[in-house]
Amino acid sequence: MITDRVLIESLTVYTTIGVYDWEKTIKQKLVLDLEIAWDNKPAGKSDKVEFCLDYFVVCQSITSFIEANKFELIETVAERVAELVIAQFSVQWLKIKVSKPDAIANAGNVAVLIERSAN
Ligand SMILES: Nc1nc2c(c(=O)[nH]1)N=C([C@H](O)[C@@H](O)CO)CN2
Repeated sequence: MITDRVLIESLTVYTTIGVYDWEKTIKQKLVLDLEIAWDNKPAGKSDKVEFCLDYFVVCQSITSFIEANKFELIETVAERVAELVIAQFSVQWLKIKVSKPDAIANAGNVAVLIERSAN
């Protein structure tokens, strides 16, 4: 079992997201936090980028995917991003929080949190 993690915090992306008609013509802010299981020892021992989970590439991939698509629910964003990261980077397990911080005027934040495994 992998106990090491790569963390991505407060990844901010603007996209078309929402259930209501008025939301389908604008872009809104989503903020993602990811906890990704990855054995960091080979990278740490060798100092070679090819052994690490490159958070730069992961962030680019997630951002491009979300920006290029439209969604109704933040649950869908979480599920699709989990599928993408597991498939594209051979990840065994991850946890993703997707926040829509401007959705509710009198709430500091709303979010969903999911954990998914490769199998
Ligand atoms: N669990 C969820 N509830 C709601 C969502 C959502 O994505 N997940 N979305 C909306 C609307 O789009 C809302 O953000 C508009 O303020 C309502 N409930």
